[in-house]
This record gives sequence, C-alpha cells and structure tokens, in this order.
Amino acid sequence: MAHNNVMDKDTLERLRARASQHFLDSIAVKQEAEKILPDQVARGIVAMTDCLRAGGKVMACGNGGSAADAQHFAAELIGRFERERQELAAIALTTDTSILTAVGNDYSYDEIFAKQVRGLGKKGDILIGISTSGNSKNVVRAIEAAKKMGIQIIALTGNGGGKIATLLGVDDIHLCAPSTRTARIQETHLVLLHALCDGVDHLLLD
Ligand SMILES: O=C(CO)[C@@H](O)[C@H](O)[C@H](O)[C@H](O)COP(=O)(O)O
Ligand SMILES: [Zn+2]
Repeated sequence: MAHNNVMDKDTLERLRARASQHFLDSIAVKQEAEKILPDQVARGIVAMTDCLRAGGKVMACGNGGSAADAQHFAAELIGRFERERQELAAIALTTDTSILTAVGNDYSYDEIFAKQVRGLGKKGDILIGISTSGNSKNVVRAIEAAKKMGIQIIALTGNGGGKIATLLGVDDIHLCAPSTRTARIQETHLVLLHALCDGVDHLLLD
C-alpha cells in the first residue's frame, strides 16, 4: 500500500525551518571549534601515530551516541578511513556485551570501561574517552585507571569538559566542543575523529 503522507502546509513549513536551523546551529558550533581545536587535534595525531608506530594501541569508550562514535573510530583505524593502509591497533570498549553485562551486574556500570582498561591496556597505549557532558562516571573511571598505568588520554568532551577536564594533565589532549547541546557536541566529535584519522593517515602514508 502506498503511503500517503498528508500534512498541512504550515506544519511542513515549521518542520522545514527546524531542519534548516539544525544545519545552521551545527555549522556555527563547527566554525567556533575550527578556531580553537586544530592545535589540539594536531597534538592528538602526533600522539596516536607515535603510539601506533611503537606497537601501542588505541582504546575508545563512551556512552550512547559516543559509544557509536568509539566504534566508528575503531572501525576506521582497523579497516580504513579514506585510503588503503596497514591495519592500525584500535579497540572500542563498548562492544562486548558479556563483559559489559558481567561487569555492570557484578560490580557497577561505572566500572565497565575501567576494568577493560586495566585488563587490556599497557603503558604507551592511548585511551580516547568520549563524553558530551564530560561527567559520565564510567568514562571518568576509565580515564583515572588509564592515567595510573601511563596511558595517555585524548578526551572528547563538551559543556566545558565537566569532571573529565579536571583529570587531564599537560600530556593529555582535550578536545572540548564549544557547545552545551549534546547533538551539536556529538556532531563536532565526529569531525574531530575524522580529522584524527586523516592526520594519522597523512603521517603514515605521505
Ligand atoms: O545520543 C544521545 C543524545 O543525542 C544519547 O544516546 C547520549 O549519547 C546518551 O544520553 C549518553 O549517555 C550521554 O552521555 P555523555 O555524552 O554525557 O557521556
Ligand atoms: Zn544523538
């Protein structure tokens, strides 16, 4: 049966205007980010490339949309970004439902990433912690665990960085999207993750 999406003209116009505003808001946050974040992105690229060249790996974690971002990023490092290259050692800590449910059930949801960092991480690895609020406890705990092990942090946050901002040292890299809206922060995070992939490929291939 053919769908017949009848909607009055005023409603369609309101929806069109809302969609248009999403594009405009997203562009504005990204333009602001372009003014403040490229230096930190460059540091992140160098840190990741040094880590991978030395035999280290990149671990990534986050919740909800940020879990999807962590997986998206690991897929681009293991698979490919825009060009063919060797596989790069990356793992998202968000995908093993047995680990996530066992640790969440037996310990606490706050521990689901930290326990994987302690189990899998080695000095010289990098942890990418993604949190739009900067306050998710499981990401905070993962960062605390990683720092104790000599694992450098690349934090992708928003909202001024929240609790995570207070944990980072001078060796860590903070990519804080200049917005308080989760959707806008996530959209900026995706650009940042793609810029990191692009920079690593550039250093490895060009
Ligand atoms: O994607 C969205 C909202 O756009 C949600 O799934 C969102 O990621 C979840 O609410 C997360 O739990 C938020 O955590 P965080 O980014 O503050 O660490
Ligand atoms: Zn979302």
